[in-house]
Amino acid sequence: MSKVGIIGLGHVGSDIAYTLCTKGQVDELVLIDKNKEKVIAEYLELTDSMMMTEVKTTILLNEYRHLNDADIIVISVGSQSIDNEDRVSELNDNKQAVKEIIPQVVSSGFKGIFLVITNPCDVITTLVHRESGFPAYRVIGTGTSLDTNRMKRIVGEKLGVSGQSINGYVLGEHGESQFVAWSTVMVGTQKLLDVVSLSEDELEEMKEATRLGGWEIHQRKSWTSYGIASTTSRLIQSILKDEKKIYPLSIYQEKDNIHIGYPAVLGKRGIVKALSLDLTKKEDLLFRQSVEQVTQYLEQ
Ligand SMILES: NC(=O)c1ccc[n+]([C@@H]2O[C@H](COP(=O)([O-])OP(=O)(O)OC[C@H]3O[C@@H](n4cnc5c(N)ncnc54)[C@H](O)[C@@H]3O)[C@@H](O)[C@H]2O)c1
Repeated sequence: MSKVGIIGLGHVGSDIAYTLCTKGQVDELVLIDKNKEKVIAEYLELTDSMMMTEVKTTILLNEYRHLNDADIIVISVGSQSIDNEDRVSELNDNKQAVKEIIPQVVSSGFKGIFLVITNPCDVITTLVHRESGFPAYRVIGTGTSLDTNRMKRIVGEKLGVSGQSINGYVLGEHGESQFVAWSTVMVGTQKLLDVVSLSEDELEEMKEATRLGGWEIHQRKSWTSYGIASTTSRLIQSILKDEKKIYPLSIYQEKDNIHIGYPAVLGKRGIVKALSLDLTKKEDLLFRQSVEQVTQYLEQ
């Protein structure tokens, strides 16, 4: 029996709900949003769509008490104030949302895993961790997982190889200070930097295309949701099925007392362990700068 809650049923939350229902990934889904009409609308749409699916999901609506025995809660609330390419513009509204939501979740008796999408993702994940008092391994942000998928697509397109055969990580903040750790990027089983001769300019161009990937979509349709919905669906599967796959996620860095994007093994427990990457000096420095950036936002 698997149960997932989604708090925040806007573009992102509703696409995740649809993905989970069409794939039959969960037995029960709890949908919560402060916009009650939206929750009813999504419930009706999802139940209509399930008339044509082989798999059935039971949907429960808008009461925090239903989260009591959930395995995972996805936090995808948003402030609809994303009017520029900086995800931090949502910070104040979403900080407030965390203060409203998390005590209600904790009071429900929830003992599962928080999966945070809400931006600025690393800051909000850190705040969910602090507000909930949960152990760090049970508070996870989607972090740079989507950025990493974008990087794989972009590198794959450049090389004429499927992005699914590219491995490696975008690290740091899911935001402006993120960077591609080129030393980790592999084409099949070979290091990208060993097999292809790429200039600094070409690497910088791909890094920028990755960083601005969400904005490219956002400025054309005002939101992004499919990429994060399929990423979240994969992460949920990794937790529910205890797959122990490795993803770059917003995870707790004890040294800095914040959550930020770094690869980790994901399973039923939540974060099983973080990897220990052998980064270059330049990458280490970029990571430190990103940590400082997130810390600064937290102090605002
Ligand atoms: N981490 C990522 O990779 C990634 C990718 C895409 C979007 N996002 C972020 O996901 C969030 C959601 O995006 P969206 O496009 O779905 O936004 P949206 O504005 O369409 O939806 C947000 C929903 O949250 C609800 N909400 C707000 N405060 C709430 C509260 N206190 N309690 C319950 N519900 C509340 C709103 O009513 C609304 O339905 C944003 O912060 C966005 O920046 C993150």
